[in-house]
Amino acid sequence: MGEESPEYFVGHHLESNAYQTVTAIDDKIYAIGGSEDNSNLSIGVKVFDKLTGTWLDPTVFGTKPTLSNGHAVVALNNGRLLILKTESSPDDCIWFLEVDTPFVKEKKKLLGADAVAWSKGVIGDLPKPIVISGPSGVGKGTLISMLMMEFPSTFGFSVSHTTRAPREKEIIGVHYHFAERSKMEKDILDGKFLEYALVHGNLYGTSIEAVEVVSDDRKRCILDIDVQGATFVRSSALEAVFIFICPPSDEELEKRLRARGTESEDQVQKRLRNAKIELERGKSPGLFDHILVNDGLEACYQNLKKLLALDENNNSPCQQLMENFKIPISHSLSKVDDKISITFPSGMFMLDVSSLKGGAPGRTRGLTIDSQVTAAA
Ligand SMILES: Nc1ncnc2c1ncn2[C@@H]1O[C@H](COP(=O)(O)OP(=O)(O)OP(=O)(O)O)[C@@H](O)[C@H]1O
Ligand SMILES: Nc1nc2c(ncn2[C@@H]2O[C@H](COP(=O)(O)O)[C@@H](O)[C@H]2O)c(=O)[nH]1
Repeated sequence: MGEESPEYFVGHHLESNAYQTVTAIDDKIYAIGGSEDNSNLSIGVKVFDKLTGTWLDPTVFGTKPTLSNGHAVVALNNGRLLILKTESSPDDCIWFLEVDTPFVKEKKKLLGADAVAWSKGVIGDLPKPIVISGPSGVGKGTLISMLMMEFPSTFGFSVSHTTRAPREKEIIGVHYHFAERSKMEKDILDGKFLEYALVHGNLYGTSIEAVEVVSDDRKRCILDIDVQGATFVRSSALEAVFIFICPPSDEELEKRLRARGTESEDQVQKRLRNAKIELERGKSPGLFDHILVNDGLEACYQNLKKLLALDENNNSPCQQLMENFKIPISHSLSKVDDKISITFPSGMFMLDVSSLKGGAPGRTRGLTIDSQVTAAA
């Protein structure tokens, strides 16, 4: 291990518990492959510190990639390693291991120990997720249901976790994942949540998985979260459109909350008190991109659709190439600046990593396939 490792190294068939690739960045060597915890479920990571001559067992954040029968690694110059899994499906072959990105640096600082984070790579740019906030009873859920009903294949709802009790008509896994407080607190500590907040006396949070599941379906993700959550997401790597829904008046908000009939009198009072704070915070400069008043429901819905259509950005040309993207075991790699060519007997792919966006704890987007030659020379 004392010698300088190559910038990238193409791995070979998996041998149980063996690390497949070693990649050096500065004073560290990253051994990637084998299985995490001998579980044979996900790719493992070990770090060798050249300065101390010791192996480190880093805390690993993010959803880990499942094992494949080989992979290649390319060190990028922004604290990430690009991992290309061979013989994997198009939506599972591109991964990033973040070793020194701002997210990982923050985690290392908090832990006082080594950390890395996985992030799945996504070709192209899905339209940005939509964060919808506003006081309880203003009509967020009603507007979101209307969108999902009219455009079922365009939008997907991020199903939050909450420690509050289910309401009569709420379905587990559809409206919320109802959780034990201790379990949810542990998952938060384990880095499984994009954001969380104490809202009206209960814990609510968006798991990274909730957002990823929607992205996996190539749908635009809608998050219904309170203003504290929106503030957190605004400062995270997740680029989103932030919409705040206001009631036409305090009296109308109270009327709607009572008419819904889902809350005890204590809860109604608490939610109305919190509404005042949320309405104040909702107007903080730079937090929300759009503010909509939900007076007439139909008019508000039409306005919501109009502003969502404005920033729609679907179907880049490389989406079709993505459907054929598969890396055979036998291939060669080369990297020139931000372009990585993957050549194999029947053709080649050229990946462009110059415009990466997002990253751990969510997906890494903005990767494009520049060209594809299908005929072998
Ligand atoms: N424009 C509107 N005019 C009258 N009633 C409305 C309007 N929009 C929604 N409502 C009604 O107001 C009640 C509260 O709406 P909804 O449950 O969608 O609010 P919410 O913002 O999602 O609340 P929470 O944050 O507590 O989940 C519902 O009974 C809904 O039918
Ligand atoms: N920060 C978060 N807030 C959330 C999340 N899911 C829902 N919420 C907000 O909670 C209140 C109350 O919801 P209710 O269903 O109990 O009426 C509402 O303002 C939601 O926007 C979340 O994951 N994170």
